[in-house]
Amino acid sequence: MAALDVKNLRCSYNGKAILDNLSLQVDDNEIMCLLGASGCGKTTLLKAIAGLLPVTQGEIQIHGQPMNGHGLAVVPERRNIGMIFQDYALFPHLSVARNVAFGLQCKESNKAVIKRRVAEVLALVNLAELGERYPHQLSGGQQQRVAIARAMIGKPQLMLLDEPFSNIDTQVRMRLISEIRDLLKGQGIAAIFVTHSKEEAFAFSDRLALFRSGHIEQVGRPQVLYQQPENRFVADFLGLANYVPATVIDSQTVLTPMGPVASQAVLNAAPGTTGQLMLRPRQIQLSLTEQGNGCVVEQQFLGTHTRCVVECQSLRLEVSTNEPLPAVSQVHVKVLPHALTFFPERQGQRAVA
Ligand SMILES: Nc1ncnc2c1ncn2[C@@H]1O[C@H](COP(=O)(O)OP(=O)(O)OP(=O)(O)O)[C@@H](O)[C@H]1O
Repeated sequence: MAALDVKNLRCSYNGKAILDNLSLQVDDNEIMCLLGASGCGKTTLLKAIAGLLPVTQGEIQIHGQPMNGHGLAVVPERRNIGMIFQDYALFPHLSVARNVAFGLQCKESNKAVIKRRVAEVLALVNLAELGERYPHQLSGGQQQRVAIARAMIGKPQLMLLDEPFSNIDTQVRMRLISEIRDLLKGQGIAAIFVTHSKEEAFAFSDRLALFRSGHIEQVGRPQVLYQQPENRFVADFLGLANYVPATVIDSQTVLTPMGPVASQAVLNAAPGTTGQLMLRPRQIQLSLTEQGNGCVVEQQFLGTHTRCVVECQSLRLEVSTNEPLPAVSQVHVKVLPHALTFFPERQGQRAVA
């Protein structure tokens, strides 16, 4: 059974539709990321799922239970949802332990049970020793862990996280992302996570839904969206891409100004179709040779990789290399073997089987 099933959802503010006919499924124990530019409706969807915003049209089911429709509107506290926000939303005058206990107080009155459960969840988020501290005595990462413990104490079926890592120092962000991911997976909790950072989305999610003006452009595994985007909006949102003019020669080959390029998967475009071949900077390989078909005209050393700009025939290509190359190098430009992403002319749609 899906942890969340949203069907044909419509949500409006002052009569203006923000989400229109939006559908999304999240599987059991799955982490889904809602990624998109500011104002595209990600938080609006979270609020509708949490029951904080009325739904104009459509259905929301959590673990098979309808939350709305036919006069039904399940209140937020009965949806068995945990929520985590960007600003942690901790009570400054309560200790860590009492902040965490707050998440259980409306469900449980037995003080011994609450105390035991607080200790359990604080241990889960590695804060067992800090229960007596106050929020201002903690780092941003520790405060976010308290917020997570508070959200988890009621054993939610679904966790909603709204930009939970935005205020966390970049040095600790990736570590916290991986810790929280392990925690959710370990506890078997499905989660929906909102961000506008593609790096966070890639690192945290099992699948991601890329939003654009209130609808979803594409949903799938991060690697699939990055390597096989369905259109240029998705391709460009997720990272730098080169577009090379190309004509389909046969079911697995296109002809480009660099010569024929073979695909590891069948192209879904007929021979003779013209369009653009999308190449990520890492899908191009450069080898130094005086007889090369390209010339490196610009380079930037960026630590983990070097950004090279290569002129090849009429093309200007962005390429990532592990090491810097000698200045003004002559290189052979080769497309690394992969399933090509080809956008036929006009449609702007991907044509990979
Ligand atoms: N209470 C409100 N009343 C009227 N319009 C609103 C309200 N809240 C949000 N909006 C509008 O709804 C649209 C979607 O907002 P939403 O907060 O869902 O975007 P978002 O994708 O989460 O953006 P961000 O990444 O900046 O948080 C925006 O145009 C916003 O201005």
